[in-house]
Amino acid sequence: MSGPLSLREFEALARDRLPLSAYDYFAGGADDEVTLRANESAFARLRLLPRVLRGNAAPDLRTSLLGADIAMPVVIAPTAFHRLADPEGELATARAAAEADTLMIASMASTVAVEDIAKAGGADLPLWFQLYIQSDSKVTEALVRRAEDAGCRALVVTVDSTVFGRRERDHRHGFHDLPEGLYCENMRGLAGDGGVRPIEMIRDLDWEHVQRLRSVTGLPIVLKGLMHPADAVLAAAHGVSALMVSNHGGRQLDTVVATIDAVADVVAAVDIPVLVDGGVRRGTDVVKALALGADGVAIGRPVLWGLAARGQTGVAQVLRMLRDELDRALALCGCSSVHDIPRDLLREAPC
Ligand SMILES: Cc1cc2nc3c(=O)[nH]c(=O)nc-3n(C[C@H](O)[C@H](O)[C@H](O)COP(=O)(O)O)c2cc1C
Ligand SMILES: CC(C)CC(=O)C(=O)O
Repeated sequence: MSGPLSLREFEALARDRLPLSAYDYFAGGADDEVTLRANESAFARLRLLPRVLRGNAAPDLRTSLLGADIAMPVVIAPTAFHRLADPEGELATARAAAEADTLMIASMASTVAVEDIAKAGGADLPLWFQLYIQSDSKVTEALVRRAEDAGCRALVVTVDSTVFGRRERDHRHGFHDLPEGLYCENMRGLAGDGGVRPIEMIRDLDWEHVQRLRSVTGLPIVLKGLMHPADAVLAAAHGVSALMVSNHGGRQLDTVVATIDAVADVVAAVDIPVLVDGGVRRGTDVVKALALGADGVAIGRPVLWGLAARGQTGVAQVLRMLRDELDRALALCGCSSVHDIPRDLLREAPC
């Protein structure tokens, strides 16, 4: 029997291997999961109108993001709890990211401490740290220092989570906490008694928090979870270095527009790099995001499926598969590189 042939087949393998509560935590979205489905289906609605007879050699997939040179404009989005998928957890993910010569964004809710993730990935792995700003600014600062000391090259501040989205699958399973023995290791030592402090979502998150963060770190700040072009303009005015158009994979506010439908307006509003995540499952999805002006895409669940199915090898295979698909799609579209993808490659499918 052949191995998985697509990212979707990795999901089927992962589902067979994971306890249902863990599978549903990874797979699920908020409320009716309208946005979860829309993220993927919006890509299918966009169709390609390729050019031919352009005589290109192998397309150039390499790119650079905030100074990090990477093999392709596909990076690893921050996702929590990798040790729910595999005992090696984020260590395996980091090794696979390094093998693929791409960039990893470590979740603040990782089940391995960020310094250990950095060690596993090695000095060449560009590692960014995702941050939920906490109500106690000293705690936020301690997390920032931890990320800096680990060698992280940017802070990715998630701004779509002023409260936790309601995921009905998790309620059904009573899945509200990590199982015995697994912890959010970046929060260790931050509770009053030196224990593991719970992660908070703060309702009063505002631009002042971004400004304060700007004043306590020299690292570039990336805002993740921003969808509106007016917020993109404000972000640039506050010294933010890059944006991630994201609806948290449909896990926060349900019925938010699909990210691929929001990205072009954000790109048009600012002069800073823009990444997009949500529903990227094929090389053609990457081409579509780039044609709309994004500088790159991030993938969340497919990494978890690779990890649950085959550990480090599975994540490496997921990244390799997407790279091969991107290479093939560019060749068939008549594009010579990831920087040469015209907007007129896209058409809306008739309803
Ligand atoms: C299981 C899971 C955990 C996640 N954890 C985080 C997190 O800790 N921080 C964060 O900013 N985003 C988190 N996200 C959102 C991802 O960074 C990303 O926006 C989303 O997964 C992209 O959609 P995709 O899964 O369709 O690729 C999580 C997503 C999933 C599926
Ligand atoms: C631990 C959570 C805050 C991780 C998260 O962002 C998510 O499950 O979507």
